[in-house]
Amino acid sequence: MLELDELIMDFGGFRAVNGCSFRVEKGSITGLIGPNGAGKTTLFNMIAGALRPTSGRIRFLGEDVTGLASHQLFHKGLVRTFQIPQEFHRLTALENLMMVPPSQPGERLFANWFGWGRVRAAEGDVERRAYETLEFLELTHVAHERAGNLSGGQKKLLELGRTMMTDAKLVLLDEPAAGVNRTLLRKLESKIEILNKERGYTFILIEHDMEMIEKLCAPVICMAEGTVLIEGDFQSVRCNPQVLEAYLGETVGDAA
Ligand SMILES: Nc1ncnc2c1ncn2[C@@H]1O[C@H](COP(=O)(O)OP(=O)(O)OP(=O)(O)O)[C@@H](O)[C@H]1O
Repeated sequence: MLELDELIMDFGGFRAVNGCSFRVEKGSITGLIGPNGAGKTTLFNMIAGALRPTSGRIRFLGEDVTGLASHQLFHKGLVRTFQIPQEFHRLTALENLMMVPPSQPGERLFANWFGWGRVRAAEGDVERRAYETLEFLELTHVAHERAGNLSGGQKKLLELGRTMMTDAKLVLLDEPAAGVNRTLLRKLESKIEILNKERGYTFILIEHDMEMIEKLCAPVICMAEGTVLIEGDFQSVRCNPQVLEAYLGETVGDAA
């Protein structure tokens, strides 16, 4: 589904990503781990079109998408969520979902041709889909609550919900577990699993929470100093001496 070929990202004289290559298979939940500063977010920014790589190629569904902007990738089904949820604070949870633009650029144009009756019907469809999404995420009780008042975990679920309002094929999740309490974390994990297994979403997940990585991800890719150290199943990555050295015995060592 996604192929990265020798991606490099320089910030001035500093090389944050240094020749990164890997493939993401359709239907997988690929975990991207690595110590702070390894280059994971920078890599996400390149894949999602927020940063143009200094060099290297990105192919998505067989098409060279290197350097395409985020909105162009969004319309192709590549969607990214953020470490810090980017909800509209003053809008309700429901409105936040309804704000997500349609996946296909033609949809709006067609809606205009249909006339007002059809536009209203289309809006009704969006509202129905938003309610279904809230129900799936077990957030119906906060549908009319301002998003700014939701808990950290509810905001993460809402962020996931916004990807469900599109016809996303590949979803990039940036630290979904950060700031989420244990109960909501289990819920978030189960929703990601259902979206993957039953609805066919492919995920790449940056995460420092090794429990979540172990539970959800195969394969796991470990980055350090801007490059891929190792790729494999969680156990083999966890026990790899280079990985343990990269973490200096912190997170992965503790999880092991
Ligand atoms: N816009 C930028 N300008 C200069 N340096 C940057 C920029 N963005 C990131 N970096 C540097 O690139 C390196 C990789 O950062 P990045 O945020 O990609 O790492 P990360 O693996 O996501 O870390 P973390 O797990 O802490 O989020 C870091 O040394 C960071 O300081």
